[in-house]
Amino acid sequence: MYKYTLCFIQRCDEILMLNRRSKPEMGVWNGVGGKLEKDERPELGIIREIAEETGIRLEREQVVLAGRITWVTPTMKSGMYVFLARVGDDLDYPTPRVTEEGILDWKPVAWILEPLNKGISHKIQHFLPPMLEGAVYDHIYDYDSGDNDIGYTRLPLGESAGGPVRAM
Ligand SMILES: Nc1nc2c([nH]c(=O)n2[C@H]2C[C@H](O)[C@@H](COP(=O)(O)OP(=O)(O)OP(=O)(O)O)O2)c(=O)[nH]1
Repeated sequence: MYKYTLCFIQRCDEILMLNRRSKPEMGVWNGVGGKLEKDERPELGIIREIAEETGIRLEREQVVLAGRITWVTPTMKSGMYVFLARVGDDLDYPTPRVTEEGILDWKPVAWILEPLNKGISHKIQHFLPPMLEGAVYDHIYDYDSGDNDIGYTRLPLGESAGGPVRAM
């Protein structure tokens, strides 16, 4: 059900963003990531995707699970694991750079979260702030058959008790 991964690679107050040249999420800035291979563990899948899409080779301990995004429609449930990777400011990775996937560029966190910014992937401005504060949730977005937002719930990841926390 959770077939995708997404990672925000943070260097000081900037995040390495990808403007994808193909669907899904074409033409908007998003983290890097991709589809998990069969039986691949999410932490290994995201390290592979980061290497493929950016050339940056990260260690397991640099990549931290920051939550999960779940999309629920009347006919399907799907989602992605979201990771944060904090890298040192000594990481020499000049941008912008054009790759097969699109354009990579370091973007200030403040720019990403700027309320009027329309160039950012859907929902990032909603789920990224708690992640940056270290709050690890399953963020569950509900859609109706016409793809309209109809609800949001978040559950602490890894906690079985407590029930859903309504947060919007
Ligand atoms: N499928 C899907 N992916 C999404 C959505 N929102 C979002 O941020 N993503 C992310 C998850 C992945 O990082 C990326 C899509 O992954 P993909 O597997 O289709 O693209 P890819 O070409 O990088 O994959 P791959 O062939 O390299 O494995 O976009 C969405 O609504 N649907």
